[in-house]
Amino acid sequence: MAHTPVAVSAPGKVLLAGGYLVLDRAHTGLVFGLDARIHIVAQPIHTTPGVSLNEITVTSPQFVNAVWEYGYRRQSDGGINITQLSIDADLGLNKNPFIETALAYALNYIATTSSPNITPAAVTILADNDYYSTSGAATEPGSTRFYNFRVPLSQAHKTGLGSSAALVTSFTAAILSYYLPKESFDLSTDIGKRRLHNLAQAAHCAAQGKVGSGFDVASAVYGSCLYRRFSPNLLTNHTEPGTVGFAKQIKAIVDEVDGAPKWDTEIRKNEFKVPSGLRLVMCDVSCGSQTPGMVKKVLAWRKEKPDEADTIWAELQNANDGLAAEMKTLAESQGTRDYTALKKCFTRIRTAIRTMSEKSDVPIEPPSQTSLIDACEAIPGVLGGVVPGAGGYDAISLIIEDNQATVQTLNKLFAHWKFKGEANGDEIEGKVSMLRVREEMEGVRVEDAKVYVQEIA
Ligand SMILES: Nc1ncnc2c1ncn2[C@@H]1O[C@H](COP(=O)(O)OP(=O)(O)OP(=O)(O)O)[C@@H](O)[C@H]1O
Ligand SMILES: C[C@@](O)(CCOP(=O)(O)O)CC(=O)O
Repeated sequence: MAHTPVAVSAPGKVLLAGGYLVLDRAHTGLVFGLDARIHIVAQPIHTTPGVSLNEITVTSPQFVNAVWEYGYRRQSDGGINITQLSIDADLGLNKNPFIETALAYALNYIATTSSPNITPAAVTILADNDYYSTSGAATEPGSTRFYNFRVPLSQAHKTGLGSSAALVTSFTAAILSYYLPKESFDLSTDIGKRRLHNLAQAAHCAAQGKVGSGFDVASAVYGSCLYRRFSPNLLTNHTEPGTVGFAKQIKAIVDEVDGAPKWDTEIRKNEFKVPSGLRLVMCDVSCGSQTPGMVKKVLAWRKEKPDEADTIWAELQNANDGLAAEMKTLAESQGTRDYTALKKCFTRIRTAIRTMSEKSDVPIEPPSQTSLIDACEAIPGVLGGVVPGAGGYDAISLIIEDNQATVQTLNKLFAHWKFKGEANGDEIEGKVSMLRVREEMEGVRVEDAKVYVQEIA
């Protein structure tokens, strides 16, 4: 029996406060979901009568050569083995570890339900334009929404909005919703979201080859929130897809059954509020940093000088908590607004981040970012700015008054701003541009598959 088409989308992210701290369960991060989403549509493959396929095809039509075909086969232990098929023997395999891993994890999870009905399917990935810089991009005829970037994915310049986490989350949700009956998986319920979270975290960690803090997957599922990570050992003891017993293990981990531990992730949504009349702005700086190298160095310094690091960590956590509390107070207050306390929260966070940069000798808020954020903060209507996530030369995030005048003044500043960045030890000049994204409270959601008919034809 063929399944009905489904569509699901999940938001991108920015870690406004709590970079590095959030890697440790003793601390939390303030993560914004963004209105740039990754959309997944799953539908039946229409085959000629008599031809039988065991194939799931995944296409990302905004990029060149972005098609991945997988054959699937049931194993004797009840799990599912997937193999990538080569479309063109001369081209070799064009691997996409995030898609392949998310598919393997989702199908093995599905295989553990009674009478799973896995049939051939076509899956389409559509990313909102702001995930990538748009030079050379064009809108598809008939579509005003998704750009054709005209390059292979490997050449697309990412803007750091968490494409892989939004992709793995929406892809996993789409595959589960497509193949499982509502009684087994329903995205609109708390338990459905919890299981999606657990499965997407497991797949994302496996695909990236490390257990990170998971704030990106958490915000893709739950939207903007205060986040405390799960204990990393939840994900360090299972086997890999294709090995005997994997399906049962992943089922136990995700559903927290058969002796598997409970996930201790904390998602606090009611402590996270954006005051009306304010908004988040994201600015892309065209000189990227190497996040993994920075994380390693900061953690090595913390290990070497625990007392020095812990004092800064404690100050930063207090400052971050202060920012969340002040945003909530403003959101719940009535009458005229006074932003003095909010501005002080940003100053306090930035001071602690600069101390962390200096002590660890990692350019988390390097001097060129300090000048840029200072210039932004001098504009009326800008309430504060930070280097988000791991920091470095990548991006800045601002909280501003939500009006045209502030946005226009910022754009004028960026038009002439010459950013001094660094690449491989050399000084380079970069440009700053404002992305069109803003914050969004909602996480993963079911969409109407008919809306994407133009793009998936
Ligand atoms: N539109 C897409 N179609 C198919 N695969 C995609 C798409 N967007 C991202 N991916 C997958 O995600 C990978 C990028 O993940 P990576 O974690 O490096 O970036 P990111 O999540 O955007 O990074 P950051 O954490 O800096 O925001 C790509 O190499 C590809 O495998
Ligand atoms: C440094 C870290 O805390 C945040 C990295 O954030 P981003 O990838 O720069 O958005 C790492 C993590 O939380 O996994």
